Parts: sequence; structure tokens; C-alpha cells
Amino acid sequence: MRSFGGRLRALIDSRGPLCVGIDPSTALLDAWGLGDTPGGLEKFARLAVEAVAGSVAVVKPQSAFFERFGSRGVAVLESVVADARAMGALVIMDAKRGDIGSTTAAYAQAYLHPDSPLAADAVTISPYLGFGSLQPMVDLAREHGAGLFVLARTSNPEAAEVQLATGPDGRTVAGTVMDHVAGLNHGAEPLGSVGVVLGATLTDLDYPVARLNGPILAPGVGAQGATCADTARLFAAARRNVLPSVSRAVLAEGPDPIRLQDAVDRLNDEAREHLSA
Ligand SMILES: O=c1ccn([C@@H]2O[C@H](COP(=O)(O)O)[C@@H](O)[C@H]2O)c(=O)[nH]1
Repeated sequence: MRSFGGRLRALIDSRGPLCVGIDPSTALLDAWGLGDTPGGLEKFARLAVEAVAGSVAVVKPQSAFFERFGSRGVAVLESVVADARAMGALVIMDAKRGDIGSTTAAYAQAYLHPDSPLAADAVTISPYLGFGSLQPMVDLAREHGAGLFVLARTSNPEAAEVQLATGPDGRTVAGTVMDHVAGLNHGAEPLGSVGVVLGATLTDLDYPVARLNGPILAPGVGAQGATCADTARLFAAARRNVLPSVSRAVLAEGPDPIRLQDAVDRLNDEAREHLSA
């Protein structure tokens, strides 16, 4: 079984590093002339996946925008995962899950067990109940060759009060999280399967990111003001491992598939230019 890190390395090299988020908000469903209904969601998801999943390395559906429609929305999310994977993209489920260990085990089953209808290639997870509470995720991901993306320093400005707080050993919370991730990826080749989420919007990052030996998911490109060049500057020492992530700035070009594809190609070229070795 090939590891998530190995599959991701190959796809970044062949398709480019861009990650496109599928975020069917009320505003975007309206802008595409679709209703803010399960039917509108289904059309949006189909058009978006068809336009992007054949050309980018990673597609990242934002679970919240599907969950708001209840079971019908979750059914659409299941199709997004299956269809995007069938078109050759890796799927990161952006669900940001985390709980006490016994419940984390159930989240792991939901998002990473191959028999689950929601199983993706990787899932975003929150370490704020303690990194050890994520162990069931780590175990199941290893067993099935899946990936994890642990929130470390997120793209929103409010995050600093928690993530930059320092513990008794003088390390920041985010630094401690990244040290755990580096430990899990130590020695992995060609790339570890445990990634971190580091916002593209950060102005500085006081951490030796090369030590992570894993992928860096960098949301915040486009609507939140960051660029692919910003990610290259911030994560210079690990730039080949960066996935700049963009949702609204691409989806705003829909529903016209040509405009969507053009936006994806333009950003993927920009990402390649800045992040290739
Ligand atoms: O630190 C983080 C972690 C996750 N996100 C998610 O990424 C997208 C960003 O959407 P844009 O439209 O490109 O701003 C969204 O789903 C967030 O929940 C993030 O922004 N920052």
C-alpha cells in the first residue's frame, strides 16, 4: 500500500501544488444562479468537481457547507469525494474534527476507513483536546495509507491568542503541535503523511518547517488576501511540500466551466512557479 505522502508527492510533481476548495456557500449558490437548496448544492458540486478535479492534485470539500443541508447535503458530499477521486485528485476532507480519544476513533472511522461512504484520502483535524487524543486518527491513517492535516497556525487573525500561547517549556502551542507532527513523520520518504495547516496569511512563522517532513496545507490564498508567492516566502525551507489552498477566488469564476478551468490553471501555474524546487 502506497502512503498518502507518497501519493501526494507524485501528484504535486505531475499536476502542480494547487489545492482547490469546494465551498458551496449561500452566496456562491446564488451567484451561480442556483437555489440555496439540496438541488442547487448538487448541481454546484457536480459542475465544480468536473471543472477542477481532472487537473489539480488536491480537492478540499468544506464539510460545513454540505452539512448545513442535513442528510441530503452529506449525500452530495459523498459524491464529491467519490467523483473527485475518480478524476485522479486526492481529496482532503476539511472537517476539522477532534475530541476525546474514544470519539476521535469514530471520526477516524467516518473519514478514513475505506468502507465508510465519506472516506477521503485525508482529513483536517484539531489538536486542541491534546495531541494524544488524536492517536486513533494516526493509527487508522497509518493502517489504510491515509493522510492527516493537523491545525497548527490557522489563517484567521483570532487564532493567535490560542496558537501562540506559550506552555511551561516556553514552546508555543503551535510549536508543540508541529514538534509532534515532525516526530510522526521522522524518516518518512519521499514525504510524511501527517501534514499541518498553516495559513498563507501569516506574516511570520517562527518554526523550522523543513523539520516537519510532511505536507503544509496553506489556506488563505485569494479571498483572504494571500498569494502563492506569500506561501513560497513563508515556507521557503519546505516549499516543495506546500499546498496553497484557494476556494472562493476560484469558485467566483463559475458556473462557466471554461472560466473556472482558466482560474485554476492560472493559479496552478503561479503556484508551480513559486513552489517548485
Ligand atoms: O486555517 C484555515 C483552515 C481552513 N480554512 C478553510 O479553507 C477555506 C478557505 O476558503 P477561501 O474562500 O479560499 O478563503 C475555507 O473552507 C476555510 O474553512 C481556512 O480558511 N483557514
